[in-house]
Amino acid sequence: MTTALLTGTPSTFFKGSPLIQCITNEITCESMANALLYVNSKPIMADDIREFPELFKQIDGVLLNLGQFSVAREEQISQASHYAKEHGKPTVIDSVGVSVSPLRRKLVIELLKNEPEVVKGNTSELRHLVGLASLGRGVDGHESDQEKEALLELGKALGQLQKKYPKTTFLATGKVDLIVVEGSLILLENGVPELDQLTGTGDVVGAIIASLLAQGETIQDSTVGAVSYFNRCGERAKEKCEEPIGLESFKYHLYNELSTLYQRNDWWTSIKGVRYES
Ligand SMILES: Nc1ncnc2c1ncn2[C@@H]1O[C@H](COP(=O)(O)OP(=O)(O)O)[C@@H](O)[C@H]1O
Ligand SMILES: Cc1ncsc1CCOP(=O)(O)O
Ligand SMILES: [Mg+2]
Repeated sequence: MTTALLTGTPSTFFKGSPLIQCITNEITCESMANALLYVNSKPIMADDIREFPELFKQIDGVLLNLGQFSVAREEQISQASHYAKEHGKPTVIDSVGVSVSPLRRKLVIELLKNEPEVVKGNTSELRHLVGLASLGRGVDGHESDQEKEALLELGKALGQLQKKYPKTTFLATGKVDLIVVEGSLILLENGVPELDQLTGTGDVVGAIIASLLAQGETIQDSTVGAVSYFNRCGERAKEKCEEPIGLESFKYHLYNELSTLYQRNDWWTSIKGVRYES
């Protein structure tokens, strides 16, 4: 199973020390910076566009998160996407809250023209992005959008979108995570429901994808690797909690796992998922 899901050598994941430029939201910014440090990466959250010409020569990967939208943030994200393209830096777009207003969807569609490696969001966000009915509220996904039929409908729609933007991989997160990569579909099944109850879990997954891309892993390995690593950390964190599970304890164990699990040379053996060829 894992040979089909990960094509490279997972023992090398998280062993580089890439510098990741993140333009993100104030709510989860610190969690994201810590999560990157915990997986051996270096975060920088630099959002003054006057620095971009110099900065983008130095960084290894880019994470652009739409969580807190503003006139200034829109300009920062657009400029960052432009410089990432110019300097060939792998880029992840997190379409957080894309259904909040048409402004966010318009920006994501515009950013697709710069061929980002990955566009992600929770399942409800990606349903909205492709024009399907979505029950997401604010930045949170809805369980109904994650049911099997809704997920397959989304997989088909993302497959169509990928025909227009073939260089971009799409990731929809939730109970089951869906990846559309090079016309093929991957479903991943690790994780625990508590991950949906902490803010910033999707944001952190986006940053870890950027980190793996920046270390030279393929788009498929970076996406599968980041989601599955994070979700395995969630599973192990839950095992360490007493019932009933206090979410602060869960969070404590989750971030401890993030900083330690990759050091074990077998973390990937418990990845659950399947890849359907196109
Ligand atoms: N019900 C669930 N069961 C297992 N894993 C989940 C569940 N909900 C979310 N996750 C995992 O938590 C992470 C964040 O996903 P999600 O909550 O969809 O993103 P966001 O925080 O952007 O809304 C992903 O790795 C996803 O697989
Ligand atoms: C609560 C909130 N509001 C704007 S961004 C944000 C955090 C979203 O984090 P995630 O996408 O990981 O749920
Ligand atoms: Mg999100």
